[in-house]
Amino acid sequence: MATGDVKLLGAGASPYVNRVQIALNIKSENYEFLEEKLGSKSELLLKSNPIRKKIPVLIHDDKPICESLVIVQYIDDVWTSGPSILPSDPYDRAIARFWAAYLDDKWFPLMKEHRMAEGEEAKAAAIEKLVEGLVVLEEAFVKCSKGKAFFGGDSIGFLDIAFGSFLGWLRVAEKLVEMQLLSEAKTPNLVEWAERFGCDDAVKDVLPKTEKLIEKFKIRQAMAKAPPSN
Ligand SMILES: N[C@@H](CCC(=O)N[C@@H](CS)C(=O)NCC(=O)O)C(=O)O
Repeated sequence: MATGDVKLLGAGASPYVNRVQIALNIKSENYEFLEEKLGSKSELLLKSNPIRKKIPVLIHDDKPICESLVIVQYIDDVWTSGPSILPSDPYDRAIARFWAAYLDDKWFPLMKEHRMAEGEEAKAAAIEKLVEGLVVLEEAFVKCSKGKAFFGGDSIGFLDIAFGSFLGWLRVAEKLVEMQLLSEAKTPNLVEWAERFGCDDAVKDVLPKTEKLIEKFKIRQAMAKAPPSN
């Protein structure tokens, strides 16, 4: 069992940071949360993640680890006495990693595409792509969960964390477009999975409330529109 000093550089509204928080909760590991302020980067962050300068960064006994999915895998490798996060079967592990990469590289960027889209037609096209992606993920859920509650089986695993961390921002998108993106009609299994995921002990105090995220979203939009100060 790992011990030592564990610090997490992050911000509560970041889905990538939420992944690490959930993984540490699954392992019942205590840690110090060092909040990064929106729009500025601390010296510690710049020193710990000089290549990407992004949160989250996990600092374990003064050693920084960057990139949320890398960190989650590190946590699973190091805190072996808690429940496993990655599947034990090598094929299932590969499949979980494949879908996690799909989420980060293909699906979540559609959220930004929708935000940046100009005009009703472009926005509607972006929403259609988001929903198509969710239908693909519904099929992945059916295959990966093998009839169980989570992608990871009976309990939350790697893919649950990778996808579930985006649920807060998905709810924000639903509010903004006034339509359900996860729906009984197209993604019935994901609707139930999202409910279960949000209620899990490792998750329920981590996932930010939709109203709070909408506030953050509005602040970011205002900052993006503000003229640069000198
Ligand atoms: N691929 C990275 C993405 C991390 C990321 O985009 N973090 C955002 C916060 S949600 C960030 O630090 N943004 C500041 C910046 O881009 O300068 C991961 O999985 O950790």
